[in-house]
Amino acid sequence: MIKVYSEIGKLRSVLLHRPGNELENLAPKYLSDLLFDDIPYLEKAREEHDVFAQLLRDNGVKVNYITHLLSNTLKSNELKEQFLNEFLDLSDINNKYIREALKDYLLNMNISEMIDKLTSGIRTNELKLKKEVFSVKVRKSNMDIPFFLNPMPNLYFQRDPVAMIGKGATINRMRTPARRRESMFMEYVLKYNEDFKNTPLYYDKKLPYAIEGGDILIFNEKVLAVGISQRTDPEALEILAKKIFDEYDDTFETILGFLIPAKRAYMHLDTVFTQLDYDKFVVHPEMQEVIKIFGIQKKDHDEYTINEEKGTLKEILEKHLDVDKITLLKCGNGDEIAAAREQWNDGSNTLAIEPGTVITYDRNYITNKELKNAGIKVIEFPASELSRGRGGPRCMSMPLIRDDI
Ligand SMILES: NC(=[NH2+])NCCC[C@H](N)C(=O)O
Repeated sequence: MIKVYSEIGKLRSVLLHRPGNELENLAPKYLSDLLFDDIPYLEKAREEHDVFAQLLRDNGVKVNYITHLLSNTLKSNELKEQFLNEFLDLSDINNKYIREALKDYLLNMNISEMIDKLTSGIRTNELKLKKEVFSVKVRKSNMDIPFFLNPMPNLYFQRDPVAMIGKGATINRMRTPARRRESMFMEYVLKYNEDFKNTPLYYDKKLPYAIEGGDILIFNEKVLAVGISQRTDPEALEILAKKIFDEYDDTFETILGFLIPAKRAYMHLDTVFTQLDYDKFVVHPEMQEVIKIFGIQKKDHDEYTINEEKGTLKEILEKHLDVDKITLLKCGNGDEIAAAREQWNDGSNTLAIEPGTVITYDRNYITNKELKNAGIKVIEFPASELSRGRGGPRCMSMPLIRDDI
């Protein structure tokens, strides 16, 4: 079951990925292609991640690991092979000999080994092909990325590839090839796992427009906010609106498109803006000046109105959340350098586990102090390694069930 009608309702069940060998397959020459700026130290990253997961459990949240859910889903050989075929298609493995060798290799593993291999990546020197392949030979001699299957280092950012909204989910088309295959993992769980099988799907990764979960915020059961950003196209919002308003008739009536600058530091809306409590948000100070907001509002069947929202960010939030006074707390306490530094390390990427209680990285101590001064309960944990992937507690988690607020 999926039930997520807010950003702050008591969190009951969440999706995570524990970082694995995919991080050991990062190397400087192709780091930026794989959307990393630095290489986390795996052992420490795992320790930090385990602390995060334990904090969630200690607060009554069920932690589900995506790789476990997937291996419990791909039980039949038929489904396992179907998954692998699609994975190879998305990885552009079209050469017959390479495909054959990969399939032989992977289908002979048990399902958890296979999933671990797919996430870690498979190097070109790891497999013997039956026949020498010209393209492989050429590429090996001058290869930018020495893999048949690239590693999936961004998998620990479970927020992005599939997003739970209301009673349904979007299977996202990720902006770059580096992350496209990630969406398949939860997609298969939602389609074929007994516990999730009837989940309405509000977006399909085969659609031509990109949308990523870090851009999707759920204000309440009526209003969604979606960043139009480096990672999300406005066309995707139109498709989402149609699905949610008409086809599946979920409770939402308004989708607010937040236009944010298309740059790496801001990549998703949740890197500059997250909700802490009924009436409190943390924002990157620059965002208030740069943002434009367009609303899509449900009208009659198959019809909606579009308007540019007037007023400041605070006023727009007060109107749509139906709260008298919204407080916007500033990342880095508004200091230019502290704000930029702490935002870069995901100071404004908080995960609310109930209204007024959030999980954050301890390194963003200036922002954390500001939140505490405003009466927010802040649960901090160390993340020197996890933060190198440019994502925080919200990016690393995807809520499956929250209590209503
Ligand atoms: N929801 C988020 N802000 N996710 C952050 C993802 C970071 C990841 N390295 C990427 O570039 O895609």
